[in-house]
Amino acid sequence: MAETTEIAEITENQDVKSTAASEAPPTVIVDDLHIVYRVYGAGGTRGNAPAAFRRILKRQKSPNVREVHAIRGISFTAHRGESIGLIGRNGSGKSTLLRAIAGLLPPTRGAVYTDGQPTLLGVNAALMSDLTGERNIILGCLAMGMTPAQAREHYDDIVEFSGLGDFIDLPMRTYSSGMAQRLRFAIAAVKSHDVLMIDEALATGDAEFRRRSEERIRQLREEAGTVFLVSHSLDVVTQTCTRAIWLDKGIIKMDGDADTVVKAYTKAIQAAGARRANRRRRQPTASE
Ligand SMILES: Nc1ncnc2c1ncn2[C@@H]1O[C@H](COP(=O)(O)OP(=O)(O)OP(=O)(O)O)[C@@H](O)[C@H]1O
Repeated sequence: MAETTEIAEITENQDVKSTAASEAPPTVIVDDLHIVYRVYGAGGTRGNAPAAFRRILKRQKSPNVREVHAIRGISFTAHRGESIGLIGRNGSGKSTLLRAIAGLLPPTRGAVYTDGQPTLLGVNAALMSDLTGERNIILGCLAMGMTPAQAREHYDDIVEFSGLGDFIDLPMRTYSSGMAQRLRFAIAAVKSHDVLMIDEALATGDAEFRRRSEERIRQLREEAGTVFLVSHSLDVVTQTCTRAIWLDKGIIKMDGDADTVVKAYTKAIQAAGARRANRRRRQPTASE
């Protein structure tokens, strides 16, 4: 049965594979995880009510449902103090894996065990576009479990970290996507997290903001949390992460120290590029 559970609930001798040679206590255990999306209305005819009713009676699937098997049996263990970069091509399953660890997507098969509350900081983090940056800071702090007094205490630090200046008084819908992302990161980063997950947050900031974010991620790691970072910027991964997991079509292609995995991934991309170029060269053109 699929589940998302606290680590304390699993028995000590459970057989869960880990490639990280870490002695630190585990914070996240992903055990043979499968995530299947069901896409309704995917092609075909729209059908009609009697046909749908017959299908329900016969317990048949709708012919218009397509299944996307995004994560195909992933297992790993993350430890306290690790900063793990998730890398891989578009559609390889990075965001899906983060959302599953955050408990936002129920496993179709397998399980995710977490120690403490994971926080997902992503493009869709729940801030309100009609509210000002100022109101959103308070909202975000309360959503992370702070009291109103604690939220007020952290307010100035968040504004300063975000670097938004006077924009903080304007509604968030007036922000560029980079500015909104900076605010989200600034809110999430003010607190120590057991497990902090960042989906491409650093890609949108300018160089100075990126430097501050990288520094903060290092501190968060030192504060004994675990950080997951999805990024297409391989430089950010090697500079910020101690470990990298390379996903390919929903499975783990490689898991190890960040430099080694990024090097192998870069080599594979270059080799694939060279193969494509060769194929193009071998294809006769219309004029030949
Ligand atoms: N809500 C959804 N419904 C159906 N399929 C989805 C959904 N979200 C993602 N997918 C599919 O799941 C697979 C993995 O997607 P995911 O977004 O996790 O990949 P990713 O590695 O984060 O990609 P990118 O680097 O482009 O952000 C893809 O085939 C994608 O089409």
